[in-house]
Amino acid sequence: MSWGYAEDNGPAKWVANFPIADGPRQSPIDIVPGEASYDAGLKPLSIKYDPSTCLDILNNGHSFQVTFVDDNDSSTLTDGPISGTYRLKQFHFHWGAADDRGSEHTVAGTKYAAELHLVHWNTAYPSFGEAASKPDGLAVVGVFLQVGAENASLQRLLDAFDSIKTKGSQTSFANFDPSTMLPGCLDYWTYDGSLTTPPLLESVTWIVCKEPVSVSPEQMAKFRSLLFSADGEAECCMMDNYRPPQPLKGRPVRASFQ
Ligand SMILES: COc1ccc([C@H]2OC(=S)NC2=O)c(OC)c1
Ligand SMILES: [Zn+2]
Repeated sequence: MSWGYAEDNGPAKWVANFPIADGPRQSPIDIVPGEASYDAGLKPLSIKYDPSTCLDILNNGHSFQVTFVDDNDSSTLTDGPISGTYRLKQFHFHWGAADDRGSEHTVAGTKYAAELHLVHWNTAYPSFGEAASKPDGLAVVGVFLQVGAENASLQRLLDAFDSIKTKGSQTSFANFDPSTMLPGCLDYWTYDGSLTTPPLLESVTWIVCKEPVSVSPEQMAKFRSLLFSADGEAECCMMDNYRPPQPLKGRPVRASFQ
């Protein structure tokens, strides 16, 4: 039985095969703004994405992801809380079965309808795979999706869903600029954490944007039309693919804003 989000293989069960699930720097967390400390030394994020590095869109059975060419520094994240250059590898989302839940990070207990993860790896290491096992190997920018107005920049993703309905399906996807999904204000919280699905590696510098972006209820319904299941298997709608907040274990959470 491989890991998933159901009763019998979901987040509460992951520790059996991935003991790091109970580790010292697990993600996501509940971010309590009043307990985050403003750090004037934190730089603004420097995000430069080249739409021509966009490669394909894939249903990986846990989420859908858009993958980028990462053999050069065309799409990078620099500054913010990190040092050096991190390359964009992919982005994906987590969402709920209903609009009242779905994000992985929460803000003073508030759950958003979905959360975007833009995944970058430290070019101090030779590849994403190598970087994923290093304490400073990855940097993930998290953006909350709040139900409200339709989000035009998401529509192109949703329009590709008919081609990636089932686990393992993928299709080419070109010239998409992920920066169109970022909020206007790039104020952020940052802390040391992990991947939020197995292998739960403790290699992520988290950068969670304070400002959410919008998504319409109809767009959320489209997210839920994807399937966890593969072609020919009993259909299982892709929803509630989020890990709940994990113990902070004394970690500092810093804010880039006052
Ligand atoms: C092998 O590559 C992976 C594996 C797991 C994750 C999970 O960790 C976070 S964060 N979101 C996830 O779904 C991943 O995302 C970067 C990439
Ligand atoms: Zn994720």
